[in-house]
Amino acid sequence: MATANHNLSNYDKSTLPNAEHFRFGIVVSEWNDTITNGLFQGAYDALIDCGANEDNIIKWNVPGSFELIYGAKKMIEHRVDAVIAIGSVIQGETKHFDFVCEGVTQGIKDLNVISDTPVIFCVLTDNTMQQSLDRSGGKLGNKGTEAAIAAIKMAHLRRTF
Ligand SMILES: Nc1c(NC[C@H](O)[C@H](O)[C@H](O)CO)[nH]c(=O)[nH]c1=O
Ligand SMILES: CC(=O)[C@@H](O)COP(=O)(O)O
Repeated sequence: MATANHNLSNYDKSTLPNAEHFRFGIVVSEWNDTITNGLFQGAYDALIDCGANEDNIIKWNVPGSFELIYGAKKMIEHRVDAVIAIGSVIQGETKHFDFVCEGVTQGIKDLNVISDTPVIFCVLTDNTMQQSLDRSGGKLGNKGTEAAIAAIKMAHLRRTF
């Protein structure tokens, strides 16, 4: 398994663009907020560590991961260089998991196609709460950190080309 016992969230900021002049929007789902708050903290801490100014980080909450699509669309209108969409979808008893995951995946993909602002997909789609805990600041790192690094790289690409 790709992530078995590997923390994939380490980064070398000397290899990254400085984020001091970038504006970031972070849209956070309130479903499974223990997980999404951990993802947000990882993302926020990484952005600050890489030079971002706290005044240039806008955070909005939305009810669930499906609302990340609309929230990110509205965030794009606030002149940010990149948006990070943070959610945690955990399998329940029914197929609702499949539809939420597919819907938010396709919706965020569509925003990357139709808008000029990169939207980073930071939505955990896990079978269990433990899998989510492991990936939001646990033994397998923090996908929020990884999303922040992706946001910095894409913000730089957007400004450069
Ligand atoms: N079950 C989870 C949901 N479900 C709610 C949807 O995201 C959406 O808010 C609702 O269908 C109304 O449009 N959302 C999550 O983020 N995580 C879940 O595990
Ligand atoms: C991903 C979901 O919407 C899921 O948590 C809802 O649970 P259930 O499928 O048992 O209704």
